[in-house]
Amino acid sequence: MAQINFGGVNETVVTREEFPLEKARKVLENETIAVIGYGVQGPGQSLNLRDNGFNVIVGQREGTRSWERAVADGWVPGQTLFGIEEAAERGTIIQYLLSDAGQIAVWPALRKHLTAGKALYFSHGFGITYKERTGIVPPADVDVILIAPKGSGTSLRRMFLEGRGLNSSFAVFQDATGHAFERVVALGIGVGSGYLFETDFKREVYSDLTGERGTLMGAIQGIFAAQYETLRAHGHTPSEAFNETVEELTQSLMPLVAENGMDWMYANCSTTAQRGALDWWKRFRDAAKPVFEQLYEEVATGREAQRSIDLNSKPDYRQKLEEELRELRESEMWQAGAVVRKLRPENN
Ligand SMILES: NC(=O)c1ccc[n+]([C@@H]2O[C@H](COP(=O)([O-])OP(=O)(O)OC[C@H]3O[C@@H](n4cnc5c(N)ncnc54)[C@H](O)[C@@H]3O)[C@@H](O)[C@H]2O)c1
Ligand SMILES: CC(C)(O)[C@@H](O)C(=O)O
Ligand SMILES: [Mg+2]
Ligand SMILES: [Mg+2]
Repeated sequence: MAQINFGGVNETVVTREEFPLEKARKVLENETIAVIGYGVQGPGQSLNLRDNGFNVIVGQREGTRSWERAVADGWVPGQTLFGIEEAAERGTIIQYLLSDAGQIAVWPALRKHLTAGKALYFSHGFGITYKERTGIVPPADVDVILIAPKGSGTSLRRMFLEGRGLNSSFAVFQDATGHAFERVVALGIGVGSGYLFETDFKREVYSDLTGERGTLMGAIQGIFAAQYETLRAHGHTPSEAFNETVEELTQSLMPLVAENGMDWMYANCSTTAQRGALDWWKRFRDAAKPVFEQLYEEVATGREAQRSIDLNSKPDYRQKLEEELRELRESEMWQAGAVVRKLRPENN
């Protein structure tokens, strides 16, 4: 394992160079990997593992849309596609990729199939960290491991097909067999990760819940809406407000940040823009900081997890989520966005 210095702090990272795909295949040559759940991560991870030459089966509820999708992706009922319990019985490594709320509901059925020496794999520290709320307590004689891709399962698959890799974090919660480390790293490489950053279950879930509620998804929409509404209230047109809030960011400026950092993006804008951005960013930071402190507190106390468990366990949770997504999609800002996207030159 490499020790890599991140801005002055040394961290452990496993690289493809020290753990190539061939080695991963060797480590897992006698294993059957059962991917349970075919939502977002399930397809990404199972298809990458299959294309990388591992022995993979999928477990999913029959008669669901996800089952049909699995069939369309080439999983064969009775050969590589089974009901959840049958797949769990056949698997030696069980990748538990149901939704976090779904994992709680299915746990009593799944647990029966966790016999000695198997590995239970998560892509989130949620079930284990909040065990008082989830009831997920694995038996002592199985390995409990985590690979959490740092992005959507859709990106994991797309980047794999483009010959790139999406980095993941990895953790071992329980090493019953003495092989948990090599198993988890082999799986991380197998699902298409480029580099594997060491973490533990608690740190993974606290940072992940904060990030997705914060700058990755929640805060970004909040700050977009605040700026868009301000521009509209002062008479700017929808296209102008959308272009100055979202389109320029995703199309022009974020790719520059991704490539070489914030200062480099700034340096490629006018000195007028740089002056303003350097003057204003700390005010935005100071305004947002108390909200981030509140958010972290909600995550650390488990209240945020409980909210997600309660709401996502309701029978009509899908329908409610769809309604909220529709509201977002039908807002003026995102309606303007749909038109602006069509007018990208490459779309004509
Ligand atoms: N979505 C992502 O890209 C992403 C990224 C990193 C980590 N994760 C983690 O990976 C895991 C899987 O997430 P996901 O977003 O792929 O899940 P998801 O919400 O797409 O659900 C996956 C599957 O769970 C099934 N399911 C839900 N409730 C069920 C129940 N009661 N009984 C049986 N099946 C049920 C659904 O049919 C679906 O096929 C979670 O722990 C999540 O936090 C997800
Ligand atoms: C893709 C994300 C936001 O990183 C993941 O954490 C999730 O929960 O879907
Ligand atoms: Mg998450
Ligand atoms: Mg995440």
